[in-house]
Amino acid sequence: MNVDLSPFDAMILMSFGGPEQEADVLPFLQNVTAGRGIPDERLKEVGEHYYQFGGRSPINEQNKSLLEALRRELELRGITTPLFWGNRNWKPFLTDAVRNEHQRSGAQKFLAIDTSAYSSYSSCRQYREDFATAQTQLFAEGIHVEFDKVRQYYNHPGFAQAQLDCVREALEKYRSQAGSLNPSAFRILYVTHSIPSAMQQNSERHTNGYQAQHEELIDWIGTQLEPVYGSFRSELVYCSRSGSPRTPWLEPDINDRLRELSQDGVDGVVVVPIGFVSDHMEVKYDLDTEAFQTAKDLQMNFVRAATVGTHPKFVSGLIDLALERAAQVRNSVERIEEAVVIGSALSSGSGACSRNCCEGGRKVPTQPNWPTC
Ligand SMILES: CC1=C(CCC(=O)O)c2cc3nc(cc4[nH]c(cc5[nH]c(cc1n2)c(C)c5CCC(=O)O)c(CCC(=O)O)c4C)C(CCC(=O)O)=C3C
Ligand SMILES: [Fe+2]
Repeated sequence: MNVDLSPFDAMILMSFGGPEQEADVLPFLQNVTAGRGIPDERLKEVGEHYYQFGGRSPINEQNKSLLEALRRELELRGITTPLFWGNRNWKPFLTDAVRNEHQRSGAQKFLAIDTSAYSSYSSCRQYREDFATAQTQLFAEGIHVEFDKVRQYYNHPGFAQAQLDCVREALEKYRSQAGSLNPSAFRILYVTHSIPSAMQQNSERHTNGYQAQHEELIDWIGTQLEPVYGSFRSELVYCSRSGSPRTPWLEPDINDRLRELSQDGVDGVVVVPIGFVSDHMEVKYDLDTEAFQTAKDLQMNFVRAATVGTHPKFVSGLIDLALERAAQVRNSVERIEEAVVIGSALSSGSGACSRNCCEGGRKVPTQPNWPTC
């Protein structure tokens, strides 16, 4: 098996970051929203979600577990490239983590595995902007580093298979809780983070786009379930809208949709947080707390599927993605055989995603800039 991660000297698990205690909540939210025009009202509201959980987001513990699982997988495969952890919005910050690793081992070329499966500014390009910022900051200190990252992996077999297992498990849980899986009275609601419609449009310029990527994976899961379960009605819905109410975002919101479905005679849902790789605050608050309550008020059954978390297929898929990226870079090609479960020509995309992906109006530097396209 190919276990060569060259030319990369080190790997980073790159994530969003979250507060650890009450005192972190405001500075964290300020980092997240710097210069983005999120109304104060919304910030106060989101702050409350964190305070309800003692000011502590679940995301950091989740990332620590993923880091450990990835390290075990590397060890199993005999890969000695070091792996560490850096965030966009909270400690350990990317720049600090990279500086440490550079000072420890002299590493210069870093490959990031990020915790976002789909294309959009927030989930892809912004990570590349973070790399450019870190590169500039460290350059000023006399440290030369370069970054790259794995492609968006919504259609990679590791992520897709792990996601499928989570849905199957939730269907079984629903069956035992509700007594049956009556297809006419029941829906699978796949949930992802809402984004502004403009961000959706930008995501479509160089990839098949945020929404279509979710839909492809949902269709694929449907075809996998069919032989055992027959066909279910499933839908993509959204959570965690923010921004000004006047700005259009992707809809419907899960709570609105639950109310409509209840009126149509649907008496239960399996909620699959397909847009989140682990139990983030959105999952704990927007789904397990808020949407759960909405369903309860409507007297609907509600089962929430697990997130992929540290599912072995997901973990091993992430290492496959890192190896795939290293092979592409060694061969100076943007697309060599990307393992996918869904066959659209536009589906795979480290190439499509590497330079211009998901850009909006602002011209902000990103890392890397492919010389070839
Ligand atoms: C697509 C997407 C993902 C999924 C991809 C990925 O995982 O990367 C994601 C993840 C996350 N978003 C998170 C938290 C927040 N996101 C915010 C704001 C926003 N998110 C957006 C999009 C996304 N966000 C957008 C378009 C905004 C508007 C402002 C802006 O353009 O930036 C705000 C500000 C307040 C608010 O507006 O809600 C907060 C606090 C956390 C941490 C949770 C925890 O602590 O467990 C995580 C993992
Ligand atoms: Fe977010």
